[in-house]
Amino acid sequence: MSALTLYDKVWQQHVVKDYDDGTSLLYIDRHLVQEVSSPQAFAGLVAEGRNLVRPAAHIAVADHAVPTRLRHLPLPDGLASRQVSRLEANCERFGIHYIGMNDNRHGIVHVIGPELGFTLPGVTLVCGDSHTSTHGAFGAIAFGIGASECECVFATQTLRQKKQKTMRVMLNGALQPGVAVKDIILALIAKIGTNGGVGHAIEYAGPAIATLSMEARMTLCNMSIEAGSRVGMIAPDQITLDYVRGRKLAPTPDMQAAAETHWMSLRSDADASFDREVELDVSALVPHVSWGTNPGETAPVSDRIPDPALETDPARRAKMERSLKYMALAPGMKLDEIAIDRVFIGSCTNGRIEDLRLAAEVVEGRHVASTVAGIVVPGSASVRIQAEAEGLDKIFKQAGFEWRDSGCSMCVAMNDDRLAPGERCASTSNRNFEGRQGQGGRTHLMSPAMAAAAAISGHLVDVRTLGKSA
Ligand SMILES: CC(C)[C@H](C(=O)O)[C@@H](O)C(=O)O
Ligand code: SF4
Repeated sequence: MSALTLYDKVWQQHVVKDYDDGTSLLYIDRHLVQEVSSPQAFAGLVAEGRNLVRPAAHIAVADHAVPTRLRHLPLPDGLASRQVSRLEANCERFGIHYIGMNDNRHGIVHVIGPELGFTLPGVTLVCGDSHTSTHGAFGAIAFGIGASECECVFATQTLRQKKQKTMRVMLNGALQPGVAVKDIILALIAKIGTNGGVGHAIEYAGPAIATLSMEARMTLCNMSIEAGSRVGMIAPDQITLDYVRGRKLAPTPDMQAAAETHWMSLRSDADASFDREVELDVSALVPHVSWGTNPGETAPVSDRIPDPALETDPARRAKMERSLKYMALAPGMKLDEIAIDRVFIGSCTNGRIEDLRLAAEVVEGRHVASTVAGIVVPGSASVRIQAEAEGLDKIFKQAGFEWRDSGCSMCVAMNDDRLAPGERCASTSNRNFEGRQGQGGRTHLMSPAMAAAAAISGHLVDVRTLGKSA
């Protein structure tokens, strides 16, 4: 038998049937459901008089539309409130486990799946949400799907899919202090482009991976979709097993040894070949920030805004010009002199406990600049509770940040937290297209430590040069 990649192995273990046209019917183990992408799928079930084949394979939570403060009050009437109540009603009707916004297990789908042990190595996991690639950090095949596919999973627990090509991103070296995994993924997207991963399932491998926590691995896999790849995976190792063990929905002690033996077999064979190989030495990386309107328009914070006139490809040049116009930036400007108005620390990319610890470390004993308003939004209630137990909330509040309840918040303009037109934000989220954080809003993507440093300085800055607090 020929050598297999991690993706091949998990794929093969889930194929129900291969078709002549090159597609396969895949068994889907798990499905996360949120309020934005599910209404149409539920409506389809109702219209066809169908039911769920395996209700326990789905967990639902409202994360995009929920407010992140004053949650004890009824939601004001409007789209957000309708989305949340519709999800509740649909879950009730179809017998799906629903986690309410005031529940201690609430949070962004991609944060709570792993926390609950719902996300496990070697499973197939889907959600009507593009950042489902996050869960690949566990060695799962996890990808975002559309509403009609959600309906299909509800009704059949399968999906007809075309197998992706494979791409290995070899991460060599080790990160320097002050440089984060977010800088790896931003630098990678700057290198391969936002279409660089299209049609490919990425496997992140190499010595740098072994040093990364599960939280950091999730940040990496989360942004695979920003490189165009629906799937990002990392082979399970001891760090994975330690993270999963004991979680609420993880295998019970009597099944644990068998599960762990299986999970540890999920790795690419030494002689497996990939359709594409990319290499990045992370030792040489410095903190990055985005300057444009896609995550590939990113540069080291010590750089200057690039000059479109020097770009030889006309399409790229036009895109850069448009980005700079929207962002109100000029070629040659120093990135670390760009003043900001808002800071958002949160999202399914960087709203986990480690992210908040890294940001708090920068913030401790300092104060947010008088020109800046900052919010810290834990990715889940469990992250919030843990952070509060560690006193991180106090550090943020004393520094002048607002401390919020869990949700997608200012990552996406689908709730009350959004930028006003013209406002510029240092954000730990994953998307920076026009209007993403609010109509006319301008987003600079960066790591939690970098966003914290920007909040303190009032402008983009290399966190490593911030100096010691007074
Ligand atoms: C609203 C949702 C379907 C969307 C996604 O697919 O990713 C959102 O989460 C996003 O990050 O843009
Ligand atoms: S936090 Fe942002 S990227 Fe993640 S699911 Fe919510 S809106 Fe999408």
